[in-house]
Amino acid sequence: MQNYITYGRLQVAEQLDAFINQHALPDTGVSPTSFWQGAENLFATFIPQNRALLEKREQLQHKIDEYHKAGNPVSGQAYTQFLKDIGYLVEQPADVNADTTNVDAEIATMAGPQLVVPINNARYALNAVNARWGSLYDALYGTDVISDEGGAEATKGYNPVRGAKVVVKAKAYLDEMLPLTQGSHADVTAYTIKQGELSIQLGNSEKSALATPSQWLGYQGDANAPNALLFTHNGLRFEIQLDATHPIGKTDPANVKDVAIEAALTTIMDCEDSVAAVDAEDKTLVYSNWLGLMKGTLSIDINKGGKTLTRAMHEDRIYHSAQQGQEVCVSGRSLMFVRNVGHLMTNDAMLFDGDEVPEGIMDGLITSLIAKHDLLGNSAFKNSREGSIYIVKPKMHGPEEVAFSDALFEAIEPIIDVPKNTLKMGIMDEERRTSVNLQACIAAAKSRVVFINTGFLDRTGDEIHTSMLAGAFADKASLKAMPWIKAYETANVAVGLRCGLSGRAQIGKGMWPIPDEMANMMKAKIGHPKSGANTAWVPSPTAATLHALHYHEVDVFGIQQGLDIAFDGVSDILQIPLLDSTEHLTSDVIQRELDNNVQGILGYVVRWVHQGVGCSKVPDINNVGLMEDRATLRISSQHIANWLEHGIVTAEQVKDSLRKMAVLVDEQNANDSEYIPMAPDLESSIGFLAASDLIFEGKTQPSGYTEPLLHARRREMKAKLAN
Ligand SMILES: CC(=O)SCCNC(=O)CCNC(=O)[C@H](O)C(C)(C)COP(=O)(O)OP(=O)(O)OC[C@H]1O[C@@H](n2cnc3c(N)ncnc32)[C@H](O)[C@@H]1OP(=O)(O)O
Ligand SMILES: O=CC(=O)O
Ligand SMILES: [Mg+2]
Repeated sequence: MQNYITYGRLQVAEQLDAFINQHALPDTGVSPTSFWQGAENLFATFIPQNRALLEKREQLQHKIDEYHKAGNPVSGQAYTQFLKDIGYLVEQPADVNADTTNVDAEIATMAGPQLVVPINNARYALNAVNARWGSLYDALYGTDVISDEGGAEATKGYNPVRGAKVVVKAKAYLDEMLPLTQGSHADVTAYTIKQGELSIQLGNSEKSALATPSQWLGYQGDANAPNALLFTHNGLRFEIQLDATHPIGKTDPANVKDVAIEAALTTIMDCEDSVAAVDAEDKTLVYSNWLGLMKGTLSIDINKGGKTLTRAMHEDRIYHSAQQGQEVCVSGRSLMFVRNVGHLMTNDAMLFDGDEVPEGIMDGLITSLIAKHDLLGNSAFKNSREGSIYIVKPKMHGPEEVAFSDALFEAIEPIIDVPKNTLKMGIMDEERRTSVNLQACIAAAKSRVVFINTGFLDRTGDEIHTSMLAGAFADKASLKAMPWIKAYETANVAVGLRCGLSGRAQIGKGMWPIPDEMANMMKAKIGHPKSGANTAWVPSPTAATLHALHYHEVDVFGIQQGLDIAFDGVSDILQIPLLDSTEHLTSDVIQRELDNNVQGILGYVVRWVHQGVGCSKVPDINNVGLMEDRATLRISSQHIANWLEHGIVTAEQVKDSLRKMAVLVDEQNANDSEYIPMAPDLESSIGFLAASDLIFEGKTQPSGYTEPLLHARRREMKAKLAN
């Protein structure tokens, strides 16, 4: 039984109330009385608007369903006109100029990776904030970017053959990032500082030099024997680290022990699709980790390799200047955004007039309040040096919903007593109604927008759900190769550029969802900077370190100059990726697609519902570990729902697949001591039932979202575990 503290029409769960009053509010300059009064007014104003927006989603979906049921054209002029008539496609305002101010350089003028991390996992969240810098040697050694060939397998201890390959590759990267007038970094026998100048000695006793001397920014240690040399390239910094006593350094001709590179420029601390937070207890953990990050106090003892270490936030990196001037200071931490939840869900951590409050309003208020600690300098570290609070708003459908968030932020600012437009907004372009109206969406938050990001995973789920009744969709792999997605990705960059985001905000690309396939990532993800995006999502610090290399290879801001910013693409975006009616899917292909989807759903959902894990690496049918979160779940569940709707698969077939895959998923988790198996009594496994619901009730879920069913089943599970 949840106890609440009452503030007028607002009730706050005891645990959350204690957290806010005792930990979040003190030292913010906001009195509890004015805060709770402001909160009550905020909910009174915004709850009705929030409900009306959700109602509009349903009305539009209903009209679209009726249109398809009547057998109307699924493409072309008639379809486009229909979308205009119902207000799905709106007139785009001309000449939108974003005018956001006080944006940190990591967002506005730099180009590099963006890491995403579940905020309720303190161990990972700390790792993420520290992923601003990564070891290139470790990232290469630990991944398949270095092949096993020639005896270079990753063995239990250090494998010198693999190590040698790492050094060769890293030095080849250095040759690109830091060209020499002659020779290669592989030939260097000494990097020294002589009379304030960088001196580079080659093995053949010749000297070399930097082709662009201004790349050298500074050094650490004694000028006579520096232990780190700092350089810059394409706006990113990196260090050559020197140590003659280090096991690697002492075997290197120039005593190079590593190359440290600036990696995750920004990190999204995620309260949304990678976390399972269903009640006051969970939300309090989410908010208290955010508070720890904003106050710089978050730390955790971890056990690694049999040793207990304390993980805490890293200091800035300070260097002697190469110009003999002031010292050079580079942030040691990734600049943090916080991703709030969207407009859909409610949560009983607070009640208003006795009803659960919209979770997005609660997140907006509390995460902003907490971030005020950063603005006031209540931390040993600085997040935003420009005095901004960066909030990612996911899953907004069209400009009205963006305008709602903009108004919400404007109403939160006086409650926490910060200037107007302190709260910045990252707009996820991940719902179809946002993609086709993106210019109007940016206009609706033009003084706050700090990014637009193509969240192609949710976007794919919405693609399927919106046109559920238009016909059967292509299989998942084919969906990614059809015209709509390319047009969506290209248009997002073009719209961002013509709305003036370059130099002011990020134009971002989506997640690499195969965390262990780094060699493939290195081939594929260079496409993101090449498309003109100055950031793209990565799932781990290692991926951030490797993806950073792409921004050394590609000068994003140069690319942006040459792009066709008039590109519109809406007619292609509106091409629904249906199965070609002439295409015949064999029963094997169908079964494989079904089993693969079911395996992913079960593998993810059972850990979500039984253990409260919001993001997991789940093996697919080929045993490739895929990052699964609520957005990938949305795709898989909507895809099966669509195939059920159009008779590609039968309910019995789906049930068979669920039963078969449940056994496999249990086996895959056999080594996890916390895991609660689904078999043998599947019908009483709450996780199994959640997975079935997501498929069989997928058609009627709002926008195909998975949250309502997941939350309900997780709460059921928590109640069961508590008894
Ligand atoms: C559609 C969307 O919304 S995408 C956005 C949501 N997705 C995400 O946020 C993905 C975040 N990534 C993750 O949660 C994880 O990387 C997973 C679940 C995919 C894989 O996790 P695991 O199986 O535990 O990874 P693995 O065993 O390879 O690596 C674990 C190590 O990497 C670190 N790590 C992995 N991912 C991250 C991350 N995102 N941030 C920081 N550190 C991370 C862990 O801290 C751990 O290191 P440690 O032992 O020093 O603490
Ligand atoms: O949030 C990201 C997505 O792809 O969805
Ligand atoms: Mg998403």
